[in-house]
Amino acid sequence: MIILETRSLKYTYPDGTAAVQDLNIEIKKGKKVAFVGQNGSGKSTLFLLLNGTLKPAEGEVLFHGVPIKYDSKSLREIRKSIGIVFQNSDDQIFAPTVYQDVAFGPANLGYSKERVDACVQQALEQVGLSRLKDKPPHHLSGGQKKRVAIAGIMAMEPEVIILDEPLSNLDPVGADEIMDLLNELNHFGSTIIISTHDVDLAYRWSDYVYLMSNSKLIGQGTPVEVFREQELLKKASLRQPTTLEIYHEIERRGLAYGKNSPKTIPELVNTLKPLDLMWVDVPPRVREGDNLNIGVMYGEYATQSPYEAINATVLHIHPDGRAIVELKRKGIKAGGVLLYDTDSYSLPEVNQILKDGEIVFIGAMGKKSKTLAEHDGIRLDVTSGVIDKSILMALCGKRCLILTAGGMVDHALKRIREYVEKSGIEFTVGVVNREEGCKWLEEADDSPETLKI
Ligand SMILES: Nc1ncnc2c1ncn2[C@@H]1O[C@H](COP(=O)(O)OP(=O)(O)OP(=O)(O)O)[C@@H](O)[C@H]1O
Repeated sequence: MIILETRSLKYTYPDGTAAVQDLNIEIKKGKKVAFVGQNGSGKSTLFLLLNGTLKPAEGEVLFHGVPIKYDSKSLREIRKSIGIVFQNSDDQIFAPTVYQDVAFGPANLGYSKERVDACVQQALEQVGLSRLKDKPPHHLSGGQKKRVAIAGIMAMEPEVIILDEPLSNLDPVGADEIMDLLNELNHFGSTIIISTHDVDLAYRWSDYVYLMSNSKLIGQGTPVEVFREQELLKKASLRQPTTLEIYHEIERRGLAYGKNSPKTIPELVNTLKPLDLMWVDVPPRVREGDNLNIGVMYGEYATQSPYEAINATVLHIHPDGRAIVELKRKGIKAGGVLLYDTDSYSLPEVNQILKDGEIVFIGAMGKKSKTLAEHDGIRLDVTSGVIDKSILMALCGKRCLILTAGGMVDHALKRIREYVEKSGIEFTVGVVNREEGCKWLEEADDSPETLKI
């Protein structure tokens, strides 16, 4: 379903600058969309047109198929449904305290005092600023101001959230946290639109990409479609995403396995061609054609964990008892990722899982889970890029625990499952504290004989 649409949209600033020309876009509900283009290509102007802040010179903007009207009542309705976080937070923040600033939107919508309070508390908690609620916003750092601006929009619970360069001014961990938050909002149904110069972010994060150059749209499609067009990227003064660049180098050297366009580091790792053939010692009862799971020894792990084995087929057995086996990536039984839903959190339970589950790597996603871990002295190995790092750890045979809550549990589960499906590399995935309690999903199936080499 199309939620936001423009038809032949055109805008010219009073000084004659044609900032947006003949722009036609269709944004589907519930999608994550990125507008990418060099400085001055018209992204911010377009965003201001999308929620009625600017009125087009020609063409129209449609929300749910209905053209936007520009009388003050209609505009108030539109701005409630389409929230914008500006590039420069100082353009957005003006109240004497952080709390009042975030409360401004919901109070203006006529919400009761209790509802305003609940919206503000929740938004501040999600962006990790509850403890600064009484501070004057102009005493905050650039990144903190950005979070206040985001909280102010989130508190109004808009259907569409537009963020102009959402990560400018944020440190890398803060940036990952904001992207986690946007993923969570998207998981619960919000359509998220961002502008960015960061091709790596647009490639990895978005469902759909629009490329802008000189006030016009010059390309659109899925990230894979858009970012493989070198000429188009050059025209927009952009470069290829790093993951794709590395992949093409691997491919050029004949080291790539299968044809794909990896988006994340685990996917990139998975494209490396495996060793195909190997000599191993086999016990007398093994026959040619048998399938074996061969335990792989890497360092300390090999002596401790029973989990990793590469599926192999015995091709030939030499009279001295050694055999040539063909290794297959499918069926690697690596480590596992356990997701702990901190909505029903108990420290003794977490400690028990850490002990019984042989967990060697712990991550947390979302402010709430990080704060809980910090408060209870749970050692966190990773707090940003948690899903990808856990997948990489699981691939090395480690068992990981991710503390997270709400929609991020499902988001993480989906990402990990997608990886398992796409790569054919199995590892166990589990969720604790959902209705079924603690459960390792997709637990190891009947494994053939396991050998150590
Ligand atoms: N208030 C204004 N008056 C006149 N021209 C403007 C105004 N604001 C922006 N422009 C011009 O409109 C064009 C599009 O600017 P816009 O800010 O929309 O681009 P952008 O893609 O968001 O750029 P950036 O990536 O640098 O934020 C530019 O040529 C810019 O100089």
